[in-house]
Amino acid sequence: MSRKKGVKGRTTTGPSTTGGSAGKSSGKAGKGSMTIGQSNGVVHPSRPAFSCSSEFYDIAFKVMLVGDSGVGKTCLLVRFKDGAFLAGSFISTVGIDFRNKVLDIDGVKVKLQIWDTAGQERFRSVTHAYYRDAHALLLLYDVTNKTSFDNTRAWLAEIHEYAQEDVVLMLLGNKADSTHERVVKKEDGERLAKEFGVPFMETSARSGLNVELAFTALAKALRHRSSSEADDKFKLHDYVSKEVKSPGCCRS
Ligand SMILES: Nc1nc2c(ncn2[C@@H]2O[C@H](COP(=O)(O)OP(=O)(O)OP(=O)(O)O)[C@@H](O)[C@H]2O)c(=O)[nH]1
Repeated sequence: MSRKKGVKGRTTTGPSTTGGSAGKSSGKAGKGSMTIGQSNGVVHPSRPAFSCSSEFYDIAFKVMLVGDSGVGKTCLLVRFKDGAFLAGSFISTVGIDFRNKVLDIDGVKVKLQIWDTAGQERFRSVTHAYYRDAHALLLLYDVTNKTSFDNTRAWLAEIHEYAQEDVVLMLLGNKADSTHERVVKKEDGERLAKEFGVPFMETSARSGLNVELAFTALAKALRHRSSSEADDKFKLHDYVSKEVKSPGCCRS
């Protein structure tokens, strides 16, 4: 696999009206492309707002993608945002980058501002600064890379140290399409997730397996948590167990 260091994604979607970047020499922290109508990351249903892409939303949340370099964080985000797979040479993320996507969750427009972090150790201090604002985290490992799986324990320790106590967290075993290169069994992922009490699913940015589901599940959990209805008892674990598809099952 060829690895180039550089700013990722510029040849595909690039930071535009729906995304931004930080951690580069400009140190802009995405300010120029932040959304309108946002307050402490959450916009309440009583205050309809719109993003720079002119897409209306009722409530907004910040989601962070974390995990070792090369596990597929950027590809997962590009698959979710644009429905495409970033094949070809691997370009590591520098610092941090974000994209927005608005989902319709039970009639409520939920905007996810998704932060794609650099997995490389040298950018760790940049990533730490963003944890505290995240409402949800997707922790990825690569099913073809045992080290990335083993490192999830260290990532979880880091999450516990820097993220909010009530952050919504999910573990994803990515590259589930790579049947021949697989070294981490699905059961191993399930066992680890159970040990840490977090929902789990395998995904594939290449085939699209469970990508929409992973983000939708987070959006549902966050939207229901912010709901004032007393009988709103959405259970992320139950939802994921019911909806999840296995690699041999279907494509998306
Ligand atoms: N087969 C397969 N390859 C994938 C998948 N997701 C990503 N890849 C490949 O894995 C490599 C790394 O993907 P990235 O999305 O750049 O990884 P990353 O986690 O963002 O890496 P950093 O930016 O360094 O943190 C690329 O060559 C991708 O094409 C997947 O679901 N299946």
